[in-house]
Order: sequence, then C-alpha cells, then structure tokens
Amino acid sequence: MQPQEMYEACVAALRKYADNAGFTDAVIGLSGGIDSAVVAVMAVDALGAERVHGVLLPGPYSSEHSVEDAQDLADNLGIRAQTISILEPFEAFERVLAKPCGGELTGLAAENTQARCRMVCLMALSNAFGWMLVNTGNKSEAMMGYSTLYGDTAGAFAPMGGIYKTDVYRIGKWRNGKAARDGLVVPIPESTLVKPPSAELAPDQQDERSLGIAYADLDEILIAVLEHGRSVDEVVAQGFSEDAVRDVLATVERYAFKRALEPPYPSIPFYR
Ligand SMILES: Nc1ncnc2c1ncn2[C@@H]1O[C@H](COP(=O)(O)OP(=O)(O)OC[C@H]2O[C@@H]([n+]3cccc(C(=O)O)c3)[C@H](O)[C@@H]2O)[C@@H](O)[C@H]1O
Ligand SMILES: Nc1ncnc2c1ncn2[C@@H]1O[C@H](COP(=O)(O)OP(=O)(O)OP(=O)(O)O)[C@@H](O)[C@H]1O
Repeated sequence: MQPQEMYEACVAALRKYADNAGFTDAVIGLSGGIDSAVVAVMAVDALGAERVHGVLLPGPYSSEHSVEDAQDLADNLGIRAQTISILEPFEAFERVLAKPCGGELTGLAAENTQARCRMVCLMALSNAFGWMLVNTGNKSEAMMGYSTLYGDTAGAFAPMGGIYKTDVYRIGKWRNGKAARDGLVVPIPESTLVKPPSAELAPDQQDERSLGIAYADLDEILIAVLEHGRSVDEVVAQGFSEDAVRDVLATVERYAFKRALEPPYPSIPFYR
C-alpha cells in the first residue's frame, strides 16, 4: 500500500472507532517524536482541530527540542495544547518506591514509572472531560515489546498499530508534502522527521541502540516473516545474519503477552 492509502485508512478507522464508542474529542500525549506527531495529524483529519487536545508531559530526560517540536506541531495543527510536568509525581514515586524497590528507584522500574506517570495524567483528562485517549504505538514497537505495559500502551484505539515504523516516517512525509502542495501549513516539524527516535526515559536513550537493530532492518525482517510468510532461510538470503533474524523472532514471541494487552487497531491488510 502507498502512504496515502495507509494514511487515509488509519484516519477512517480512527473516526469510525470514535463514532462507534460515542467520543467526539480525543486526547493525545505529544512528545515531539514522530509517532505522536503522525497520530495527532490523523486525529485532526478524523475529528477536526477543535476536538483534539494535545498534552506535553515533559519529564526528567525530555530534551528542549522535544518540547519545542511538540509545541510547533500543536501550533501548526491549530490544536489546543497544555503542558503538565511529570517531574513532581515522578519524584514522589522515586521517594515512596525507593525502599520497596531495594533502596533506589533505578533502571527499568524508573524508566517505566515515567511512562506510567504520563498515562495517569492523560487518563485523568479522559475521565474529567470524556476525551478518548488515542494510543500512538506502531507495529514495529508492538512486535518487539518496545513500550511500557500500562504506560504508553494505554489508550482506546491505536490508529497506527498496524503500520511499521519506517512507514510511519513515509506517511508523515507524504502528509507534509500534501499540505505543502495544497498551500496549507505543513504540520510535522522537520526536526521531528530527522532526529533519531528516542523514548527519552533515560539519558541519551535512542530506540535503535536499545533495540540493537536499525528500524530499516528490523522492519524488513518483520515484514518478510510476518506479512509475507518467508522462512528464516529466505530472510537470511535477503542479506541478514541468521542470528539477527532468530533474535528478532524470539523477541516477537517473548512479547506476545504485551500485545494481548494493547488497544485495538485497524484490521486492514496494509502489507498484502
Ligand atoms: N508472560 C507474561 N505475561 C504477563 N505479564 C508479563 C509476562 N512477562 C512479563 N510480564 C510483565 O511485564 C513486565 C515488563 O513489561 P514492561 O513493564 O513494559 O517493561 P519491559 O518490556 O521490560 O521494558 C519496556 C521497554 O520499552 C522501552 N520503552 C518504553 C516506553 C516507550 C518506548 C518507545 O519509545 O516506544 C520504549 C523502555 O525504555 C524499556 O526498555 C514485567 O515486569 C512483568 O510484570
Ligand atoms: N514528553 C512527553 N510528552 C507527552 N507525551 C509523551 C512524552 N513522552 C512520551 N509521550 C507519549 O508516549 C508515547 C510513546 O513515546 P515514544 O517516545 O515511544 O513515542 P514518540 O516520541 O511519539 O515517537 P518516537 O518513538 O519517534 O520517539 C508518545 O507517542 C506520546 O504519546
């Protein structure tokens, strides 16, 4: 499927889900990253700018450029955006969880607590105003379990849940190009499109370093096996090491439990 067809299918699925569930408005955490940027544009196209509520939730490792990119996106889209710092709640959790967690809240527990603080804030807004929390996950992350259970896996619907990360970029670029061709404001800031993706849950964290593989390679392996039914040998013949392919497939299997707890997403054969 070409980016335009993918994009329009995701927008239509989001609109339909919200209508069926009786939601008029949506709330989205805006991180300055590509995933939340593309999902926010989809939500505006599905529901209208006045019905999309952005929330910037900076934490201890949020970079200045992320906050700027998130604000620029909101301005370009003409949506209301507010900032809720997670520093205070996170510090409170660091204090109260230090002793129970062995003396200090560190490592994975500290990283994931930040994502869960964000979820609590977003769900409070959902409860207060009846806004649907839109999940920003993509299929590459879901397959690799690269998300925080009960954190950024929250949300009613994941419009991009069936789209691999490399296509998230293609879709975003296509949507920006369409705006430019139509003489409209280009929604996604250039720096969101070019910076290396990062969860910003630890200092200098980058997705591809944490995953141990570049998204371009990861997606090629995932699409070959999961979408086109290729065998390990066939994928190795495409130019990947057998270890790399087997590692990816073992991770996919290990994280089936997390996918079972993630929101629904469009059931569209994007890759057939
Ligand atoms: N079989 C099973 N059935 C049911 N539950 C099972 C389970 N195995 C583990 N669990 C539970 O799952 C927990 C582990 O899951 P979880 O807490 O999510 O933690 P985990 O999967 O270990 O780590 C999440 C990773 O995703 C990264 N992340 C987070 C947020 C956003 C992004 C991003 O950029 O997209 C990336 C984060 O930096 C971290 O490296 C275990 O502590 C256990 O409670
Ligand atoms: N600082 C933040 N402010 C608001 N929402 C956030 C913040 N950090 C994370 N989130 C929410 O959690 C989601 C997952 O974070 P993640 O870092 O994986 O995504 P992203 O930043 O949109 O994209 P990328 O993976 O390219 O960095 C985001 O899409 C966003 O909805």
